[in-house]
Amino acid sequence: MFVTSAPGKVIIFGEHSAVYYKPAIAAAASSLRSYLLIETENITTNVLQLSFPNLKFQHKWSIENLSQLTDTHSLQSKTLSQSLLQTIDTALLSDIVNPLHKSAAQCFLYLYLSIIPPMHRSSLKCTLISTLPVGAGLGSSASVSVVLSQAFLKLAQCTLSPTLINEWAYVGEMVMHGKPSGIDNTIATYGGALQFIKDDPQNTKELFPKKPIVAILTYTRIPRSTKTLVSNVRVLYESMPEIVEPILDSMAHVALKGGDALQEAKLDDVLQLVRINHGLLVSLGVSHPGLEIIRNLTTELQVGETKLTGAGGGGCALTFLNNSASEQDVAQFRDTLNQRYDYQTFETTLGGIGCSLLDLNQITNKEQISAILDLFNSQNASMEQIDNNLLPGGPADLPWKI
Ligand SMILES: Nc1ncnc2c1ncn2[C@@H]1O[C@H](COP(=O)(O)OP(=O)(O)O)[C@@H](O)[C@H]1O
Ligand SMILES: C[C@@](O)(CCOP(=O)(O)O)CC(=O)O
Ligand SMILES: [Mg+2]
Repeated sequence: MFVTSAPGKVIIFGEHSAVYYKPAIAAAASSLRSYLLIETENITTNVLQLSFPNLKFQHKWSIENLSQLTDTHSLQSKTLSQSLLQTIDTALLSDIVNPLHKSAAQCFLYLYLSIIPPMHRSSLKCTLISTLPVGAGLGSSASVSVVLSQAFLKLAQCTLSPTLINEWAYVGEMVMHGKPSGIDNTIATYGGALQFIKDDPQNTKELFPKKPIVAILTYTRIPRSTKTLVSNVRVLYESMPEIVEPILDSMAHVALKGGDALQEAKLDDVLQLVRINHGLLVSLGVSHPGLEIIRNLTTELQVGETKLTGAGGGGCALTFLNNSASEQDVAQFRDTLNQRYDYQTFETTLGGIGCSLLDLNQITNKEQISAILDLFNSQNASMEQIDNNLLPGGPADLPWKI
């Protein structure tokens, strides 16, 4: 039995422009994570079981059926095979109608069938719990792709390396989104803070901010689809390239300057650039009145600057506080968002631990193991319970391998 874990991410500068090969800055939201429990013993034989309690979704497939369907596996091929995707859809997922269930199961089966060769396919139960809001712009899909890739590579007896995990997680992201930039899976794998350029590892580099980056994340609970928003921007780009290209170039300058400002802890510059980046995103049509509420309240209470983060259209906003924001101001800001609008706010330190692995056989304390298993078996474990019992570097002090 083992658990894999990976964080969500916050794009600080350059969402959407990242898809067009422009530099972007992102950091791990390392306390908001997905955790995948892998059980291979004392479970139903010759069955692959999936349990995603956050989505209230469970499913089972006979391993024999799966192997008949795809008797060859494509461990070498880290590109998206439309024919495998089609086979999965028609033969294994035709009974699933909920779109969230469908995309999660597609990603799960695609990675399972591609990574684990038939000789290593035996009875398996996979249970995934997460403290990340689903579909909110904090990279839950990438975090899920990373924990699945890491676990399946281990079951396939591959030597685990961050490069390999990240490559497969990108395939998982392609299953969910088509052609993403790859920034989310890269952060979920490596953790920390990065300046990222799509398909350009030479110019993707780690950032070392002088001061820890503390920010407030606000989840509007407004659902949206990354895939749709990215494709709306594509349509705009293709219809007015002479206008959209300079906006994307401007976002690239914002990201490069913003990365430097974060490293040098130049808060005034960071705040200006957050405001500019949000304005550019508004011009691309990816904001939402519910996000503007947060931005307007930040201005009204003069606590700092806010931008949308992730694909926008709902989901989450990121707020950096200015030095003059008092504790009362910040409390008023958060209380108003929580109480008047039913938004959820988190104070988060950005950066920290990327993907990690916990071998439950190494834990000798039986009570600790049963507390961990209870979290996966419960349908509604709270964020606090998960953090207390599982968070890498958290109070339970577990032997996570990074
Ligand atoms: N806790 C979870 N359990 C199972 N699947 C999840 C979970 N969280 C996210 N997902 C998958 O990720 C998808 C959301 O991804 P996406 O729209 O890109 O939003 P995000 O900004 O959170 O990455 C969901 O439809 C689901 O397939
Ligand atoms: C809009 C985009 O820049 C980020 C999307 O992030 P999320 O799925 O909303 O967490 C797309 C991408 O980088 O592939
Ligand atoms: Mg995503």
